[in-house]
Amino acid sequence: MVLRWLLALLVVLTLLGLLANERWMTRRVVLHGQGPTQRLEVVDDSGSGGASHAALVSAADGAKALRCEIKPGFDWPFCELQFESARGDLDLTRFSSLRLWASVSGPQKDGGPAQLRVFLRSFHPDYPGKGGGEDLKPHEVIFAPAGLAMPVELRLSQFMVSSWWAQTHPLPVHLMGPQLDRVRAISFSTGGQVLPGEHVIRIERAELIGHWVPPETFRLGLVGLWMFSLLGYLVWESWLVRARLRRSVKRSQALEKLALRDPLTQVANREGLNRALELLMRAQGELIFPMSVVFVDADYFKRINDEHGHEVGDQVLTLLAQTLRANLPRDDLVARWGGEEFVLVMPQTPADEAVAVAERLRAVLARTHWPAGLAVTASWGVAEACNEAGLEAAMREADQAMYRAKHAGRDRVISASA
Ligand SMILES: Nc1nc2c(ncn2[C@@H]2O[C@H](COP(=O)(O)OP(=O)(O)OP(=O)(O)O)[C@@H](O)[C@H]2O)c(=O)[nH]1
Repeated sequence: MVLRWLLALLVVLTLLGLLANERWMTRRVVLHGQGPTQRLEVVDDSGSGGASHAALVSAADGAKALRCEIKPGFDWPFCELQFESARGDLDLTRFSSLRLWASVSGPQKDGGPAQLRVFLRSFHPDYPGKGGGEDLKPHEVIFAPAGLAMPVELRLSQFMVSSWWAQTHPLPVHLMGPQLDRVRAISFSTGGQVLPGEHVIRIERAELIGHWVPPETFRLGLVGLWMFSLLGYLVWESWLVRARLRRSVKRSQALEKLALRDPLTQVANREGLNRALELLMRAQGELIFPMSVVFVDADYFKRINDEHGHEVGDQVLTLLAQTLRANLPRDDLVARWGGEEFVLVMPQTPADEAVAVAERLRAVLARTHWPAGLAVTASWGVAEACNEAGLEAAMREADQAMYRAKHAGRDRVISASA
């Protein structure tokens, strides 16, 4: 559920981010050509051999208009309105487009609509030349504004280095392409097909549009965010699965322990004894033989229950089990076979040694302080198994020997082989 919410949040954040990056996280510089930051220049071909004359016409609405009288007799007549930064070169790589509200008029050679040439002139100390304005590398776009919906959005990637300039300014390969990191002037110029006569260039508004974070970088960042989120999710999920697995293993181990142990006496039950024997066999194989089995049954236990109550009976059983456990070597197994009957399994122990152990235990019981001042004894039956196949028979024989001990008067150890 949480994951679904996080996913939805990530989707919403991505969409909002894309929208914000497109709409609001933008930078904008208006080309107004005045104040302490910008200058506006009027340029015509009179400086390069022509006779055209350009003049700035003030417009009440803040638009900049250039009236230009193109004169005949010069090969490349032009007039232009040039915006310059008064605070050093502009880094236009931080912008993506030039938004323009413009109109032009004037007679053209082909009789078509008047064209506007837009130049981005950039500086580099390695550009060849005499160090004059003509040594700025021009990047140009030419179009006819008439009939276009304003504003026109000119993407800066559309600006190409003017071929006429490239021909007269041979450059090293690394400087040949567009370079917009040091733009010194942005010019709006008459087209290349002008006829003599009056031409007007009117720039109502021009603005450079950029993004705080370039859209490609922003999208790359979003892809990275998704990748990291996905990676985080995978790590989190695998951790979760492992934790769940650990918990369930612990739980099943705890359940298994419960299932293999007698809850009253805390020694193994029959199932626990079988499992322990399996493990012993697996670990040591035939080395555990000869193995002795001892059946131990408390004497007259019913009487204890009847005379002192079930609770005392429980206490006696618990103490009996604990006494057996505490007085056996570590590898020997103790299990409650049922009721007041217990089984001892002694690996690598022949029957005569098991009888000796049983006798020792019998003596321990005699010394034990039992609840309600009772004197508790038990009957013991011992049998030996030489190999795995003989184990079941040994169990049976030990049980029978224990019954023989009962019939012989209880509180004694009897070996099946005796
Ligand atoms: N308090 C208590 N009594 C139990 C438990 N399990 C079995 N018993 C009792 O143990 C008694 C066993 O009685 P019997 O099988 O007649 O054997 P006994 O009285 O010990 O006589 P012998 O075995 O012949 O010496 C029965 O009364 C059972 O109710 C237990 O968990 N707690």
